[in-house]
This record gives sequence, structure tokens and C-alpha cells, in this order.
Amino acid sequence: MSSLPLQCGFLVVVAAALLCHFVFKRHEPTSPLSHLGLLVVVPAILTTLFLPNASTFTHAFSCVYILYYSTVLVSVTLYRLSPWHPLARYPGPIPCRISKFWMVWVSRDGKQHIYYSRLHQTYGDVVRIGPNELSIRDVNAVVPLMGSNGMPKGPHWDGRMAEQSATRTVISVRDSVEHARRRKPWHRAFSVAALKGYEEILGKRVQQFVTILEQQTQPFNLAERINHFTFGGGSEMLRDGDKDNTWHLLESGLPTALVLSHVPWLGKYYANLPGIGEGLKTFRTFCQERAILRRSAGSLSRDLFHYLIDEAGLERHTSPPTFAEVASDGVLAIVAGSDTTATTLSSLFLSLLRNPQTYYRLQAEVDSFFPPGEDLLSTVHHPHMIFSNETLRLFPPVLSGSQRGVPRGGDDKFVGPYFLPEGTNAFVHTYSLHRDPRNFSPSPDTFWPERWLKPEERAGLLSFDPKGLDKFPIVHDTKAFVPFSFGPMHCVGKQLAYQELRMVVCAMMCRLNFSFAPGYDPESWERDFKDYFVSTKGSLQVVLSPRNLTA
Ligand code: HEM
Repeated sequence: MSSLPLQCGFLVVVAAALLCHFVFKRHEPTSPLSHLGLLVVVPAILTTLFLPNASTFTHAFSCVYILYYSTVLVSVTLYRLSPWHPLARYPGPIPCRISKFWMVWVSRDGKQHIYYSRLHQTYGDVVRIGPNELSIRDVNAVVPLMGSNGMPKGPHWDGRMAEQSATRTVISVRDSVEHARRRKPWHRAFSVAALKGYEEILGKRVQQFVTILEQQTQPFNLAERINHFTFGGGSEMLRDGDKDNTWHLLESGLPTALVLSHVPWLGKYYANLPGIGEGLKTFRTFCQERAILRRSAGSLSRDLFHYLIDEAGLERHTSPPTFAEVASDGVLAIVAGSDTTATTLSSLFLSLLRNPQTYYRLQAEVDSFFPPGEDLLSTVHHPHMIFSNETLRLFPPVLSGSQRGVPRGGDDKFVGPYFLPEGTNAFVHTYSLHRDPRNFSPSPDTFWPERWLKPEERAGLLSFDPKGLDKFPIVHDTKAFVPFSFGPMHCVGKQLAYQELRMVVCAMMCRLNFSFAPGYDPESWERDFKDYFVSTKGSLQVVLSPRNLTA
């Protein structure tokens, strides 16, 4: 090539690379075929322009690829940092503004909730945590973002669900109309009548759990036992422990799922790589098999699956759930219901043992409602509520909230005072909101269940305030309490979770005395509490003794 054609050749490569950036920006293609076309085929064709003048094919090939990729990278970086980017008005660290791979790196150790919290302390209520993503710590954003006129789910589920994209679980359905259709059986499954029906099933399991605990004479990991309890009926884990390594499979898949939620387009590659992500796939298959088995066995009692499968045939003439949908939601029923509730229960016991006066107050309250001879599993009394809420405030099992997104090609949105252009994803950062003194004061980081009481109720308690917190002005904004998320896509299992917490807490407090095992460091709980969308936890070593109360 003479010097002019060579320059032209370079210009063509640069122009093609800029066009490639434009296509990615405009359409965000996620299919491997379009990636192949734009990132491999186009520069390969361009290589032919240089072949006549290049000394070797390798030389031409490497020149074109280096130029093409560097131009794409520089163009993407400059654009994302430029004042022309639609999110330029929102502050955030430079690496976050350039690429979501930064969050992949940050979140690898499970501490992304602490990272977001620090970002909010530095940058304020809205932080740009990705090129097109915002974290919000403002109670006024909850309703506009997640309420009935809010936004559909964001793309963070796309990467996790890549290999089963044909039939997604309800939690990952992004189209709001389809989501509402898929939620119908779940609504029936958690109606007042259905919840009443679960009491007996749950009651038997709670009895079994407490009886197993009573036999425990040595220090043990209470958090692990609680995992086995919440894993659900039909599983022998409660009696035999995690013999099949099922819980481990569930938890070991969570870090990868979190990575894929930051870079959803990677999910399609990941799902097809042989030997990768086997743990998660095995776990999903395990859950699906159980759903399928349960379906073919038919109803013995009106359990959750009775409603999910629509065994009563209520949707026969409209849109009955398909077999694939039931199998897919079967996985969700196990994952969403077990890990979250287990974490809350364990965090509650940790917090009670750290605050002995509160522990004894709850125990006295439970004893007064359930004197010896009273049915421990009766659901008439609710002594647990403020304790559960305070635990969920400090240790929400979904620490960073659930993402919403303004669809690309859709209308721009205002979320309260914040402008969200099309293609923007956002979430309300639950952990930061729950520990913000503007929402919960005094001492938002302290476990103080009495903050949930009305002033007149607090005044009626003698030892309600061991820390002297009541002397300070109290701020208590329940609109900022969103452990179950909010709006039409919020946690549909919330009432079941409360029902389960109430029954187990009452039964455990009535029948057993707990204390930390010698040498256990309670500070390790917060250290080991990790954000992998659903949180994971460390151990909670305790010793216990039966209370032997007699009528
Ligand atoms: C303390 C316990 C629990 C907590 C903190 C919790 C929290 C959450 C959160 C934050 C979401 C995301 C909602 C969103 O995308 O906006 C969710 C979704 C969901 N949870 Fe729970 N959950 C708990 C227990 C349960 C239980 C016991 C079940 C019953 C099986 C359950 C079933 C579901 C389902 C089906 C969804 C998807 C809802 C949808 O997308 O429409 N959860 N949960």
C-alpha cells in the first residue's frame, strides 16, 4: 500500500470500530452470534484490506485487531466519562462509570453492600455504580421506582437465567404483563386461606426441629441447623443433615450468579461452557426433579405446590401454568423461601444473644402468651414482630435490593426527583436505606427492637431501653423498611416468612435456653455476612439447654 491507501485503511478500521461502538450502545446486542459478527468477523474482513502490503498475514491481522479493539475501548471509555453520557449528571467513581467489570471485581468477596454504602457516604443519595446503572439511597424513590406505576425488573436476572431462558422463574420475568400472569398462582398460594392451611404442615416441622435441637448436648452451629429446617418439607435434611451436599450446591452457586448479574451478556457463554457452573446446574436440576415428582404424586395436602400447579384447576379455561413454568418456579420456591428465612432466623438469634436483656424480655413475652400447656404453635399471638423487623432492618437477606430498569426504546422516567433515561437500571440500596439515620434514629446500626413500638407502648415497658436510646429524638420511617422489596413485584412469600418466623421463634424460646458457645466471636457474624444477592452467612456457635417448663 502507498502511504495514502495505508492511511485510508487505518481510517476504515477506526470508522468500523466507532460504528461497532455505536451498534453496541444503541442496541446492546447480547447474542453470541452478533458478538462474533461485530468483534471477530468485521475485523477479519478488514484484515484483507491490509494483506497486499503486509509482510505476513499475522502482521496484518494483529495490526487490524489491535487498532480495532483499542479504538472501541477508547471510544467506549471516553463516551462513558463524557458530559454527553445520559447519566453524566450523577456522581460515581471512575471505574464504575467505565465498566461493570469493576463491580464484578468489587463484589467477588461478598462485600458489595458495604462498598455501595461507602459510595453513598461519599457521593450522596444517588451514585452511578455502572455505566448505565444507579444505586439510590432515598426513601422517596421507593414508590416511583418499585410501586405500581414504577419500572419493570432490570436485566440483572438475564445472566443468571441464561440456560433456561425459555422458561424463566417468576422473579426474573422482565415484562410486567407477563410477570403479573406468572404471579397469579403465587398469589393464590399465599392467600389468607392458603396460609391457614400451611399452619399444620409448618407446625409439625417446627415440632420436629425443636425436638432435634433438644437432643443437642454439645456446642453446635445453629445457623446450619436452621438452614436444614427451612429447606422445606419432604427433604430429609432436617433429620440427616446435608448428606447430599444440596445446601452447599445452592450457596456455592451464588457468587457466580452475582457476577453474571453484573454482566448479564456473559451468562449465555457461561451457560454453554462444559464443566462450568455445574454446582448451580445440579442444584437447579435437583429442585426441578422434586417439583416434577411432587406434581406426579398429586395432592396429599394443600401445600405450596398445590397452588403453583393449579391442582384445583382454577385456571383451566384461561392460562394454566405450564409444566415448564411449574418446574422453573419450583426452584424459586426452594431458593427464595429457604435461604432468606434461614438467614433472618439465624440473625435474630445472634442479635438476641448479643443483647441478653432483650433476649429475656422476648422470652418473658413468649412465656406470658404461651404458658405451659398452651399450644406453642397457635398463631393468635405475635410477640415476635418487632424482633423480626429489627433483624430484617439490620440484616436484610437481600442486602442490595432488586434491580429495576427503564427498557431500551421505552420512555424516559422520573423516579422522584431523579431523571432516568431509557436503558438505565436502578435499585434502592436496602442496606443503606435501613441504616440511614434520616430513616431510623437514634443509633441506626444498633439492634433495638423497641424502636418499632409506638411511644405509649414503649412507655409501658420497664426494661425496654437498656441502652438509653429513648432519650434521643426518635425517627422511624417505615416507608424506608423494604427487606421484601416493594410494589407489584415485591416478595410474594412475605406473610409465609413471618408465619414461619413467628412459629419457630416462639417454639425455640419456650422450649430452649441458648447462649453463645465458649470462644465464639459474635463480631464474626457481620464480617461473614456476604452479599451475593441472597446473603450468605458464617457460623453461629451456640450451646443450649432444655427449659423443662411444667404446667
Ligand atoms: C425473610 C424472608 C424473605 C425475604 C427477606 C425475602 C425477600 C425477597 C425479595 C427482596 C424479593 C425480590 C422482590 C423484587 O424483585 O422486588 C423476593 C422475591 C420473591 N420471594 Fe421472597 N423473601 C423471603 C421469603 C420468601 C418465602 C418464604 C417465599 C416462599 C416461597 C418467597 C418467595 C419469593 C418469590 C416467589 C419471589 C418473586 C416475586 C416476584 O418476582 O413476583 N420469599 N423475596
